[in-house]
Amino acid sequence: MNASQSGQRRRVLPRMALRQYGVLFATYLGSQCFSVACMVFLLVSSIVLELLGPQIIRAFIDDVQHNSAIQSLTTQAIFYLVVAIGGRLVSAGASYFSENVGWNATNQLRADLMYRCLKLDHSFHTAHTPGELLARVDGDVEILSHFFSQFVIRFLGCGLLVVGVLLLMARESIWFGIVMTAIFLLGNIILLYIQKIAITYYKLHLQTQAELSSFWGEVFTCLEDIASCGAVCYILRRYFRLQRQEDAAEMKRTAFWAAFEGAEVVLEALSLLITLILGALFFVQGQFTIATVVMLLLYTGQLLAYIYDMAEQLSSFQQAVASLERINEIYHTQSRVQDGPGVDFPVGALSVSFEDVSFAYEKGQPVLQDISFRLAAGEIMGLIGRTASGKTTLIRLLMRFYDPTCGSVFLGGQDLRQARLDDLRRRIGLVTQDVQLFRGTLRDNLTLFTESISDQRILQAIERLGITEWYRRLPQGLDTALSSDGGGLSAGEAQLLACIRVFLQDPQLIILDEATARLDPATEKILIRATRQLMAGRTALVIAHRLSTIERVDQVMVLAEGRMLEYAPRHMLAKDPASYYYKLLRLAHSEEMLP
Ligand SMILES: Nc1ncnc2c1ncn2[C@@H]1O[C@H](COP(=O)(O)OP(=O)(O)OP(=O)(O)O)[C@@H](O)[C@H]1O
Repeated sequence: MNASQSGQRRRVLPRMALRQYGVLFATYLGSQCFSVACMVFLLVSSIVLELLGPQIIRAFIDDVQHNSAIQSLTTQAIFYLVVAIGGRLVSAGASYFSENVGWNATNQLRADLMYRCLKLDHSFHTAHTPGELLARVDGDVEILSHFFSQFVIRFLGCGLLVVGVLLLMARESIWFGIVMTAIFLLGNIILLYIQKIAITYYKLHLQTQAELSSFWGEVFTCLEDIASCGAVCYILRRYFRLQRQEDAAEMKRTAFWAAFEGAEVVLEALSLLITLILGALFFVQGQFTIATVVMLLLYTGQLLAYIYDMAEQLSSFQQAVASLERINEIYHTQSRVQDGPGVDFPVGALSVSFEDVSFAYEKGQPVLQDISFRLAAGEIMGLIGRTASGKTTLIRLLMRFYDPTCGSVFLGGQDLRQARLDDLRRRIGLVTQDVQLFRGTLRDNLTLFTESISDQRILQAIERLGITEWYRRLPQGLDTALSSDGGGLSAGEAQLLACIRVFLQDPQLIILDEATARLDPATEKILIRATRQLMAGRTALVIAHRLSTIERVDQVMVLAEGRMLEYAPRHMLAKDPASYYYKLLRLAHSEEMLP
């Protein structure tokens, strides 16, 4: 995807209302009142101590000029030392509390976002790529943690200090105060202007870097395909193009940051020069002592340091606002599929029925139309149909990943809209060809990290599924290490693992989605045996392209372009020459015949 395409796809996020900022801050900072109060107290104390430093130095120099006693000078020097060290310690304390507040707030926010993402329906996840969500839950929250912990301390701290310094300067001479305020404002405006341009290039550079990273991500996930298709030259050409883009963006970014730093140096020199000239003028007029000029020079130095810091903090503030707006979108997105009040499902196998169900992902493009059928509790249904006929969509409605556009779906006689989602999904076990594995042991992958499931229960499940022989061949049994990309397991073994997983879940309805599509005959045999055991005593729905997969089912449904062509007991369809199933059975290449 090139930059322009990504730009076109970028959505404009709604601006956050002030009230929404309030809600976020109250939610995540409200619970840390004590830490926030400590942070503010320490912050103000450190500012007072910092402002006190130059005053002590002035008093010290004045006393030296007036030949004060060595004892009083020593006391002042020690006092300065105590104030300087105390200021640092108090400031470190304020930073400690602000870091704590920041991390607590963002960890809580990250957990909440994660939970909301998991609860959002499939349409949200189709519209947002995993990379995008990762960037929000991790990247944006990271930026916010910096904002929570640093912005308050540095920006508000700087703001208070600047006001303090300018007031103390104005106390010496109102004109000096006015001139330094003007320099401060002008310097800030110029630096912010240059920074605004520099940030544009900074973002461009980040974007080119992100494109390069996502390109490497793509390449590393399909190394075998690249080598087998002879696409190495194409990959290199694409890499060089992206790298050139990144270099160009980096050059511009560096040039503008150099301009920014240059402006800082000029501003520094000008401010010190003006302080010296004004100081000299007021000294000649007898308004300032040498000590006062030294003190004002020290304050000017502080003022400059704060200007740079504030400019830096303002840019992180802009980033934080952008992150907050992106996070806010997830925060306030309501799942289209909401929990119902809750129902009492019957015990044992559950019946399934669809009543006049139609569904469309996009308005006006129906994927399922007028589907009505009833599968009795404990029966097995085979679902066949060509690619894109709507089989997976039907399952998604049954799992309530989506709600039908019209009509209703019932499980155990209960309308799915009335059920609580967790309760519903707990009762359905799904085995697909793409089994998701997690980095961990075989045990972790079977129990999904639920420690309350004992090894004994797992081994019983393995025995009940009739796959003990397969299990014995695993090098370290339940401690066999697995990686998230399925390393160490074949596709068939991964499906066996999914069967055990579902068996341990003990659901009342089983869904097998083309579970034996890619297996060698030996593994297929083991898997078929395991799935039969899995389905025993439960209602089951089996999706298959191959008729052998559904040889033993009770009912057969044939789907074509989202419509139900036939639904009847398998033995009846197998005997009816007018049925599609009958014709399919008589054709060697059934796939070509699927309606
Ligand atoms: N998340 C989605 N958003 C929009 N359209 C979708 C989505 N998922 C599937 N579709 C479309 O819905 C139609 C039915 O897809 P579905 O996956 O249900 O078919 P299928 O019969 O399971 O196909 P296959 O056998 O290839 O898995 C297809 O045209 C597909 O492009």
